[in-house]
Amino acid sequence: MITLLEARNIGKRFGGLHALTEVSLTIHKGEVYGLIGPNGAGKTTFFNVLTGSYTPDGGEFVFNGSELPSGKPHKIVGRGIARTFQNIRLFRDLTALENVMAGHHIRTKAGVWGVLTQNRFTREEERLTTQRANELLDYVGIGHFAEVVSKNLSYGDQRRLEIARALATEPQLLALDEPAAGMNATETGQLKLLIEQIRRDGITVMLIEHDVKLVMGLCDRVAVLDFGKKIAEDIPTVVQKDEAVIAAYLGGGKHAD
Ligand SMILES: Nc1ncnc2c1ncn2[C@@H]1O[C@H](COP(=O)(O)OP(=O)(O)OP(=O)(O)O)[C@@H](O)[C@H]1O
Repeated sequence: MITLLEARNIGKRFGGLHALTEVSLTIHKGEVYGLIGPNGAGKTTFFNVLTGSYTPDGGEFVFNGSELPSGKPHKIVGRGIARTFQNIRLFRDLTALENVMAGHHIRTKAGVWGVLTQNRFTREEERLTTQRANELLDYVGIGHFAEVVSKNLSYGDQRRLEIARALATEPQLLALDEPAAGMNATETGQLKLLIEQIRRDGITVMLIEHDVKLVMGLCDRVAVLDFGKKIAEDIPTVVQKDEAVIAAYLGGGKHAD
C-alpha cells in the first residue's frame, strides 16, 4: 500500500474549544476513506486545516512524501487536493460549464496577460478547458445542464457540479464534505456509483458523511472523531461494532435500540 496523505498530530483550537486534538491518520492511494462522528466532532475543521482554510495549531500534513504548506488553499489545490463544501459554494450566477472551467484554470498556463491579449496560445488553452469542462459535466451526469445557471440547478445537481469543479483541478485526493446531504435515495445511489467511478479512475477519496449506509457501503476504512479526538479507525464492519463508537456516534446504550 502506498501512503498518499499522513496527518500527524493535528491540533486546532477556537479559543478554549479544542476542535481537534492530536489527530493522526494515514490515507492510502486509491482508497475511499470515511471520516465520521457526531455533530461538532471536528470533521469539517479537519477538512479546513487540511485544505488550508485554517492554520492548525499543531501537527503537520505530509502529502506524497512532502509536507503541505499550512493556511494556503491555492497552493494545496496545486499540490493535488481538491474539496467540496458542506454548504455548497458555487459561483451561483455562472453556468455549470463556467463553474467547472473556473476550477480548471488553476492548471492552465496562460497568465493574466494571455487572457487580456487573447493570443493564439490562450485561445487554444480556452478551447481545451471548455472541452475538459464539458467532459467532466458528462462524467458527473449533468452534461445536459452545461448552459444552466448553477443557482437554478436542483440541490443534488449542484452537489454533482461541485464535484465536477473539484475534479477540474486534477486532484489526487478528493475531499467531499457531506456530498449526500439533501439528496433523496435515488440521488444518493447515483452518487455512490459516481464516487466508485472516481476511485476506479485513480483518485483517492476522503469523505465526511452522515449517511451511515453510504459510508458503510462505500468506504474501505473509516475514522471516527468524537470531541476532536480520533476514537476509532478500521474497516466499516469493525468500526460499526466498536463500543466507543456506538457510545459516541449512536448516542450510547441509553438510546440504542
Ligand atoms: N470558525 C470557528 N470558530 C469557532 N468555533 C468553531 C469554528 N469552526 C468550528 N467550530 C467549533 O468546532 C467544533 C467542531 O466543528 P466542526 O464543524 O468541525 O464539526 P463537524 O464534526 O464537522 O460537525 P457537523 O457534523 O455538525 O458538521 C464545534 O464545536 C464547532 O462549533
